[in-house]
Amino acid sequence: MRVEPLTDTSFAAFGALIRHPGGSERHYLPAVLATPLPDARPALWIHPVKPAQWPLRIDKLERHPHGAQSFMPLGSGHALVVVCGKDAEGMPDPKALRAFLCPPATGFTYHPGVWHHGLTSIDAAIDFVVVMAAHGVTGETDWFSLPTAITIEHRDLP
Ligand SMILES: NC(=O)N[C@@H](O)C(=O)O
Repeated sequence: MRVEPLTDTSFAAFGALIRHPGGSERHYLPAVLATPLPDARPALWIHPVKPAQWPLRIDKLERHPHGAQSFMPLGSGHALVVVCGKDAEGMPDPKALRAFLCPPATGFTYHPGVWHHGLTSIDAAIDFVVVMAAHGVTGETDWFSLPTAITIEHRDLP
């Protein structure tokens, strides 16, 4: 499947990009802690992201219905962000799978409930700071196995 450049517009249905627009003003990121739960609190951890083994096999998706989840790289390198649109029942629609190439020094936020594949990198292992609106009870993550795995080849990159 084709891998698209990650831009504010192309990713808008799934989340938002994290990068400073320039200047010295604070640039708040309201999407980062979006949650439908009044008692959610921010959780933060470091997520080591492994480089993709090509072809990359996409067979399992996850979502976090109760809070947004954001990733900000601690190093440089390109990450591969794979998300999936939903069917009428809110489950992943394999025809709506999208893959994006995240440029270096750019983070991103998944909106609450967005189906996504575990983050992989293109170049080398990258540590990401993860911030998630969490409430610490069960149901933080839903999993879905795709009926047919989808593969991404290195040649599919933009
Ligand atoms: N996306 C990813 O790599 N993992 C996260 O969704 C997570 O919950 O750790």
